[in-house]
Amino acid sequence: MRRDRLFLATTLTAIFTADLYFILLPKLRSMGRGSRQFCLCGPNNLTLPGQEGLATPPLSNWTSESPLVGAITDPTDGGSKLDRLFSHPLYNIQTPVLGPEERLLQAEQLMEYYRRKVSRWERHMKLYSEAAAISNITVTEHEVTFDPNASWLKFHLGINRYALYSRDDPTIPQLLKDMEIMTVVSADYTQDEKALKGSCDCTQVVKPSGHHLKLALKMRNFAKAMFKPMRQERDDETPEDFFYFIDFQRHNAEIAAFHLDRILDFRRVPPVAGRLVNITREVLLVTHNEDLRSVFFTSPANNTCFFAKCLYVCKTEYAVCGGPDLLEGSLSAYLPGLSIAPRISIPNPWIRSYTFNGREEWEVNPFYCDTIKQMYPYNSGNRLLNIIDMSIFDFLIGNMDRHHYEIFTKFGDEGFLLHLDNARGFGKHSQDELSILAPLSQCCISFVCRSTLLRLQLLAQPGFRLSDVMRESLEGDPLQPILTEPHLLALDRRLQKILKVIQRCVRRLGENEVITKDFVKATARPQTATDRRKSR
Ligand SMILES: Nc1ncnc2c1ncn2[C@@H]1O[C@H](COP(=O)(O)OP(=O)(O)OP(=O)(O)O)[C@@H](O)[C@H]1O
Ligand SMILES: [Mn+2]
Repeated sequence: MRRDRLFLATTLTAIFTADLYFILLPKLRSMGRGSRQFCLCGPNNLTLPGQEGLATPPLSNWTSESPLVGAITDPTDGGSKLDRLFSHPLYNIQTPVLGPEERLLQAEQLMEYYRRKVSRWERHMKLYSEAAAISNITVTEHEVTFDPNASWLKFHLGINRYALYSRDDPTIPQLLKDMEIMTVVSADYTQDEKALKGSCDCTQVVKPSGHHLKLALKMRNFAKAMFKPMRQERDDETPEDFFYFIDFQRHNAEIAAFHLDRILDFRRVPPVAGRLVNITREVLLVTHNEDLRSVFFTSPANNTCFFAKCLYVCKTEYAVCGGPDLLEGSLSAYLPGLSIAPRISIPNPWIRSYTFNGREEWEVNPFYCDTIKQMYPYNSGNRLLNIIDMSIFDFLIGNMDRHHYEIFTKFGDEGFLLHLDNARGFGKHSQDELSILAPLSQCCISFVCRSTLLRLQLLAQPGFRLSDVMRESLEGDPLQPILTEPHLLALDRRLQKILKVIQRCVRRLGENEVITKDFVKATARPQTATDRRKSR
């Protein structure tokens, strides 16, 4: 009997201590710090188009299907769910009119840069053709064109301090279409990869990297795209014994990540389109790089193949092969060059250990977020909110490889984070890696953007179901189907898990502690898809 009591007392003490350490203490700490700094999830003074109660919806009593975000939820109402989603008031929040300083580039500056590129290319081609003729090298020469209305130029001009593009910018669908068909005039290794091998113009590199097969393709009108070839079938799952850092890069993950980022309304992933690339005609025969030419070979089955000449996986058994020349790949539109739009690469505070046994501090310290919150640049502004948005995005795609993030230096600490390199997403549909959500779950005493939360809730409703709008969006890609059904359905399941984490935070600490308000007033009726089509 005595022993029973002793056991009960010990158990209760253990529970109380855990509660004190993990729940009460963090709460007291946050209260002790007094008034929380007011952070914005993006632009100040965002305006939500009018719909009664939308600007300040009640956050209590919310479930996966709560009518929090308006009553436009009829799932039987046929038609395009994606159109309906993009017509929803939450997707029509107006950003303030942009001043010149809020744009990444000015038109004259970009045109001048473009003109210089074209004349440098023409000089280079003249010298190269002479040299190639002497050495008996066959290169296909294509005429290049100077097109001041090219979609890639418009994309670059549209980049501003809030996002890479605006919601209904017709340039983006046009750029996607162009990337599918534009003539490739040259192919080369990317600059980060050249930097790793010690041969580059290092002013053009944010960070030496790249242990994977990827190439920079230049198009006839000087658009540039990063090509990542297909390495894996759609229904292959990453084997259980693979560490995330030796996992393949998946071209379809790059494509799907762009679509998801747009659906979440972050707009921090550059446009990505799928394309069947003829690796003989569009890579081997147009490259001017001897090194790249030397990694091509013909397989016993008579297919054209090439392999990565890199630090680790350099053997021919890791090659990719066309059938016999055609190979699927993702084309990610290049951002403006670093000489006109410098970026910096910053280690993710929730970086993982890239060793077999290593543990990072965030994995062992439940108060890690408290430390981060006091550190520059996470101690003010919207940086931490952006990190939390990024963790939500990465959890949905299952990406554990977010070691760094990049920002444009021009926008300083208030700039948005670029979500580049999503190729390690969508590896396992059957596993939800909750540790990716650590920034959200560990910082929940702090913030999640109200606009992010409302969009997530909207996408959990049947009328806008995330898997349905993703399926529809991805149908527009020439390599469709991009994701298998289990991967699409995993998005819905993961969304529920994110909402549960936020809900737990709200229950524990109250809405005001958890959710940052980032829009304030309502305006006129939201534009519908039909209105938008008319105004084009
Ligand atoms: N669309 C783009 N436009 C311009 N630069 C890009 C683009 N996508 C990627 N980059 C640059 O190329 C670098 C390498 O790209 P990415 O991370 O996709 O390749 P990686 O081989 O996975 O590299 P790592 O090994 O560092 O993860 C990025 O860090 C970024 O600076
Ligand atoms: Mn990578």
